[in-house]
Amino acid sequence: MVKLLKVHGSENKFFILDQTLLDTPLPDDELKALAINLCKNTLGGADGLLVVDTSENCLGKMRVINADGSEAKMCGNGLRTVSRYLSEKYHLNEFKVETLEAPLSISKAEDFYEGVPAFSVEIAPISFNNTDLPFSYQQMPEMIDQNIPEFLPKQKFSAVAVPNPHLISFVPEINEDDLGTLGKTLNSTNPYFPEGVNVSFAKILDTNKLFVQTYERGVGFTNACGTGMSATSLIFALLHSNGFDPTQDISVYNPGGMVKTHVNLNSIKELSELHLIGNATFTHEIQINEQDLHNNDLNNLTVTKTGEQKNYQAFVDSISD
Ligand SMILES: N[C@@H](CCC[C@H](N)C(=O)O)C(=O)O
Repeated sequence: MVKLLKVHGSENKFFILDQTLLDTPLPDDELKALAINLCKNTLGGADGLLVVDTSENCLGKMRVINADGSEAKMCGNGLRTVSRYLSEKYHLNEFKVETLEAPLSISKAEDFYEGVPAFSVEIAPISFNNTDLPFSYQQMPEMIDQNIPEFLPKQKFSAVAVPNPHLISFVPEINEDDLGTLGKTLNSTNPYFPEGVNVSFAKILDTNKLFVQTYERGVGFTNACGTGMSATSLIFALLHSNGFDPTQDISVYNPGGMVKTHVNLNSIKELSELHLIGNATFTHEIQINEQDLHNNDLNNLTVTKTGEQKNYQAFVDSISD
């Protein structure tokens, strides 16, 4: 039998599959089919499958398969949960995890609340070069706080890769209909983002306090997007210097809870440092036969609840007071 985990970071839900535990690791076509099936049907569904593999220079490697089977370069909320998994597996609190574009530094953080373990993960590399997203608009090399009337006439947009692609707009009030329509359009065949984009609308609540909502590529509306909240914090620090205190973390509220980010701005903005700190909650342990995994047959799962969700809910209740 093989153990899968159902986990979340700010209610951005995933399954974790440790390929190193299998006699025969799943090839990419099987991983893709499994991700689609797990995310659609199992235990209320999820936004993606996080695949743990061996790494030559890091404690482990994380791959991210979105709910639609596409592969992403990074996942901030997911990385916190994979970090907790590796931390408990190898009894280490500081280490690196290999991701598709970079080895990233991890450290165990103070619990967010009683029974709510938290991790701090580096978000990198950063690029504002539109070709890295990829994004094409009037041959502009980068897009920071610009009007794009074709998207929404009254809003300004910024684009950044961390390294997955993000389009960010600060608004006085979040209009979910606009976010959904724009997110769907830019993740269907379109002339601007040939590989799609994660779209976030953000509202400034106070000094170092934001609310961010994201329409994710390969997923749709999500409770929270870790790279989206990190990218939004970076743009916030760049654009709103009077609302940003660089000595403090930023609290980023989202429909699934709250995370903290830390932005160290560099005069070369691509060299700025970004960290995402938040919960890494395991909700279910699932036993599955390895052959069933290969056959994408999810009919004979043995599921045990971990009991951690009530602690996370208490944390959410404490921040809503
Ligand atoms: N939820 C994630 C991002 C997952 C990948 C994204 N959907 C993409 O395709 O880039 C996060 O927490 O960062």
